[in-house]
Amino acid sequence: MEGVTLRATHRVSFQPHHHILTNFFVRRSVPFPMDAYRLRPGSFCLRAQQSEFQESSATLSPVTSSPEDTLKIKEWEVDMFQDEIAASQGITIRRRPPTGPPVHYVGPFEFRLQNEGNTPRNILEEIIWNKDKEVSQLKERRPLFVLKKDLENSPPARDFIGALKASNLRTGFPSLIAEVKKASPSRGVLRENFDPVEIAQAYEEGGAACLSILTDEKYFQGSFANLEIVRRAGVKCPLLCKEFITDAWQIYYARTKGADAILLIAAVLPDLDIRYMTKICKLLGMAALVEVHNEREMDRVLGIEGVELIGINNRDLETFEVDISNTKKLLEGERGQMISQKGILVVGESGLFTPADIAYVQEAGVKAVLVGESIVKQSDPREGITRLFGKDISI
Ligand SMILES: O=C(O)c1ccccc1NCC(=O)[C@H](O)[C@H](O)COP(=O)(O)O
Repeated sequence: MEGVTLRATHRVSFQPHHHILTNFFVRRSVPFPMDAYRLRPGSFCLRAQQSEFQESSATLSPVTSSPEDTLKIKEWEVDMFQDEIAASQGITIRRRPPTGPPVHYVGPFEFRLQNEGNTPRNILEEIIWNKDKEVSQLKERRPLFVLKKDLENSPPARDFIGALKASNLRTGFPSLIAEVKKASPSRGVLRENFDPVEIAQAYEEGGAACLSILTDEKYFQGSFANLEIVRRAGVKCPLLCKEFITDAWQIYYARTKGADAILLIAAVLPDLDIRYMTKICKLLGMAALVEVHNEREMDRVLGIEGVELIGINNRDLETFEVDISNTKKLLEGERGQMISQKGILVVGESGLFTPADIAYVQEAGVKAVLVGESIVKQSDPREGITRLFGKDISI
C-alpha cells in the first residue's frame, strides 16, 4: 500500500468531537481509520476524529503492508457505504441517526427536531446509537495504540470453544454459558442484591463451562469493571464479554479487561464487519459468538469463512418476543447439515427455564446454551443450575 495525499480546504464542525472534511482529494486508499460515506456518485465525505484529522492533515509517508496495516485498511473499507451495504443484507438497524442528532445549536439557541431519521425504530437501534456515541468518547480517551500497549499486561486469553466442547463431552448435556446479568430492557431488574463475583463463583461451582458478563451500563446495569473483577477473582471459566460491538476497538478493549470471547450480532453487523472482527478475535486468541435470530441471518453467517461458534437467539431483540422453537427452526434441513459439515458449534440462547427446554434445544442440535434470567434470579444460582438441568452437572 502506498502513501496518500489528503488535502482538506476547510472543515465544518459537526459533533463536539467530529469534523467533516470537505473539498479534498485522495490519491490512494487511506491506511488509517476514518469513516467514509458516499454523498453522491463520485463524491466522498471523510469523517475523522479531531486527533486523527490532525494526524492526517499532513502528507503521510508510505507504509508497508504488514498484517496490521491490512486490517486497518479493511476497517476503513468496512465503514464505507455502511448503511447501503447493511440494507442490501436485510439489516434494518441503522448504525447512527441518518439525519444527525435531534438537538442542534445555532449560536446560543438550542433546536430540537424529531424526525424518522433521528428517532430509533426499536430498542436494539436505540442501544446501537447510544453505543456508537459511547464508543467514540471512549476511543478518544483510550486510542487503539494505547490499548495495544495495555494488551501486554492483560491476562492470557483462554479457550472458550474448547471449554464448551469439553463440558458437553463430560456431562452429555449442552454446556452452559451462565449469564451474569443484573437487568435487561425486556425484564427490568432481575436481581437487586447483585454481586457479580459471588454469582460467577456460584455458577462455576454449579458446573457452568463459561460465563457471559453483561458490560453495557445504560440498558443492562452491567460494566467492564464487573468483567475485570470476575477475572481477577480467579474464576477459571472463560468469559464472554456481552456487549453491543460496532467497532473493532471494542474487541481490543474487551481483551484488555480479561474477556476470552465477544458477541457479534448479525442483525447489526454486515458480513464484512463479521469477517473482519472474527479475524481480529483470532489475532487476539479470542472466540467470536456470532448471534443470529432468523433464517436470513443464519444463511449470511454460514457464508462467512472462519465462523466457528453461532448463537441462535430465541429472543427477537426488536420486539422482545421469545420463542424457543426458533432454535429448532434454524437448525432444520440443509442448514443443520451445513453446520455439522463445517464443524460449527451452536449455542441456544434465551428463554430457557426447565429441563424440558434444555432437552428440546439439545434435540434440535445445540451443543451449548446461554442462560440468564432463569438462573440469575435464584437466591442460590448454583442450585438454579441444578434445577435448570434436572441434575447436578458439576460432578
Ligand atoms: O434481554 C433483553 O431485553 C435484550 C434486549 C435487547 C438486546 C438484547 C437483550 N438481551 C440479550 C439476550 O438475548 C439475553 O441476555 C441472553 O440470551 C440470555 O437470555 P435469558 O436467559 O432469557 O435471560
